Amino acid sequence: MTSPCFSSQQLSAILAALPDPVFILTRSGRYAAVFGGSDLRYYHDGSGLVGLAIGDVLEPEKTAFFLGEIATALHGGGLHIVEYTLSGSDVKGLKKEGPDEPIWFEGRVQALAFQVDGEDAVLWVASNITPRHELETRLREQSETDPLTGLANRRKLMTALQQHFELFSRYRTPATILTFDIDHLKHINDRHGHLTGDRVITALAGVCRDELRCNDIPARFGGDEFVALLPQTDRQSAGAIAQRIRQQAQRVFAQLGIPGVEATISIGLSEFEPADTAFDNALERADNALYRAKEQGRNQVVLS
Ligand SMILES: Nc1nc2c(ncn2[C@@H]2O[C@H](COP(=O)(O)OP(=O)(O)OP(=O)(O)O)[C@@H](O)[C@H]2O)c(=O)[nH]1
Repeated sequence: MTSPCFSSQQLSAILAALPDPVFILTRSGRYAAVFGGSDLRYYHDGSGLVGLAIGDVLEPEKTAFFLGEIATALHGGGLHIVEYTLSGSDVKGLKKEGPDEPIWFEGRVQALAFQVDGEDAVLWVASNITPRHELETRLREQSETDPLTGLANRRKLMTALQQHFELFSRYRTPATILTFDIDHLKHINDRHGHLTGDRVITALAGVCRDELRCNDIPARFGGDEFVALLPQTDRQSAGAIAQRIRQQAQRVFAQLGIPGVEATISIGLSEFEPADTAFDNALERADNALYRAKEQGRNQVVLS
């Protein structure tokens, strides 16, 4: 079957009907042409950009980004794919109609085999991938979050431990690990039910949020065991923080008003050391310190 022969009028109509906007951009960042993307639920009307340069309508940092991506696509010659975010208000002079929220785009950028107005040029298809991007973000957050407490889960903590151990190995940036565990949670569960045990676990997560800094990473490691990574913190400062968490946990647990129960936590503390070959070494020391805190009577902090 031979392909149909379109008139130039029909070809123009096809280009105008392209669902996603397509830009012809020159190496210097000039909008040579804009086609398609006319559905204002997904895109702003970009037809007013033709003849302007990216630097005329975007701030310098974003301009540098787009020029860099155009150069990469021209250099590679093949299809170059890039993700970025842009809102209508980022682009000077765009008409108001169109989405209000920032849009996540997938740019599919292809070098053209001919020059446009004496310059190398690319064809840039900008697809609105906001719903997909939001879903991916939500799924990633869910996969890294403990559902009961909303804290980081073991998986996220492991990634953070690895990253901070690499920083320590390279630059000796200190970091401390606290492992803590609710004392006699089994007794609380047995006596008052699992939901009451859950309230104690959730209350401890609240203490972590209140007492730790925003760049600390508290995580529920499993069951009633929590681990917190304290970057840029030496053993001495971490010891004081651990005592504060222990005391505050005791106060907050008492406020839960569980009859006949005086809940507490035990804490083990360790820091990365030059002889460590992996973060597991420090984690194991913190675990051993926690074990000693339990053995010595609970409701205390033990430094490894
Ligand atoms: N309510 C509740 N209990 C949990 C959860 N996960 C684990 N547990 C219980 O927590 C208890 C933890 O027991 P252990 O750490 O061995 O001992 P413990 O009773 O806390 O006593 P310690 O020696 O002081 O640690 C077990 O009974 C678990 O069933 C949870 O998500 N919710």
